[in-house]
Amino acid sequence: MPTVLQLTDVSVVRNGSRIVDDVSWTVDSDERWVVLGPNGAGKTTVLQVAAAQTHPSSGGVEVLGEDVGSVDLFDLRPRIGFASTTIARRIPPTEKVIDVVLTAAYSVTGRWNEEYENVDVRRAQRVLDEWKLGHLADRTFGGLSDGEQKRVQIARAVMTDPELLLLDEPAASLDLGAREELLQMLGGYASSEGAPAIVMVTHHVEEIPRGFTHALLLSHGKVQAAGPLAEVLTAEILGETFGLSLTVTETDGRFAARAAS
Ligand SMILES: Nc1ncnc2c1ncn2[C@@H]1O[C@H](COP(=O)(O)OP(=O)(O)OP(=O)(O)O)[C@@H](O)[C@H]1O
Repeated sequence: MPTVLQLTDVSVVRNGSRIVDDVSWTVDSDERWVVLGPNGAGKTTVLQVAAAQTHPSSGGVEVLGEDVGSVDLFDLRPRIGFASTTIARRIPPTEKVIDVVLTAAYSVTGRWNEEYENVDVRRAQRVLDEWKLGHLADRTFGGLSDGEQKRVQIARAVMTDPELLLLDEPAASLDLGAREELLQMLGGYASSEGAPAIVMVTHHVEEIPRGFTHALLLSHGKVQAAGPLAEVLTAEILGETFGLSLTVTETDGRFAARAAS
């Protein structure tokens, strides 16, 4: 399978701190990764490097076969779907839901006077339908529930039919029902034919959708472990990563962790 993301000895230094420390990591096109680790571990920074939004202080980054240091980022970025709260904050609350998704085709947030092709409008509507948002197309983004807003962000990220989909904490702040609905949809999407490679950052093993295949565990900017879920999500490795003694269970493709008694 072709490699879609390759980080080689990547470090990111901010204000003298090495917040990502010598990370090497490879994602192939048929893999769906979850990135786990405690607060401040460097998960979001690694995702921003993968999204070609942040340049590393040292090391090499190849995304979709392109060297991020030398490729034209305006050509590369539309091939990457990226959903994060930072992007969501840029969306005007008064923006219509259909436009939030549609503007992804033009790599902007906030519709101005652009003329959109009918084919893009039809695709945006189809993507909204796929994420069970079709009935909300004419509502404003700011008027949606948290769960609906999260799904709109993902719909926006997949609008350009990306070859790599990056999701930063898509289930954060959702209630149980909204979380489970989102995880079910993400799991279905991850397992569907033609799905792109996916990397999802989360704090909780309970938020790993079915259909995900691999995990990258980070702690203090360093890789603690990387590999297939069954090999990496053990009580020992997760416990080391989070710095406490844990019990980890897996039931029917879903994981759960709690402090060991
Ligand atoms: N511009 C910056 N200057 C200094 N420190 C920074 C900067 N940006 C991020 N950091 C620090 O780098 C560390 C890693 O941040 P990052 O957001 O990547 O971690 P994270 O694992 O996603 O954290 P969380 O789980 O809390 O969202 C944090 O300690 C953060 O405070």
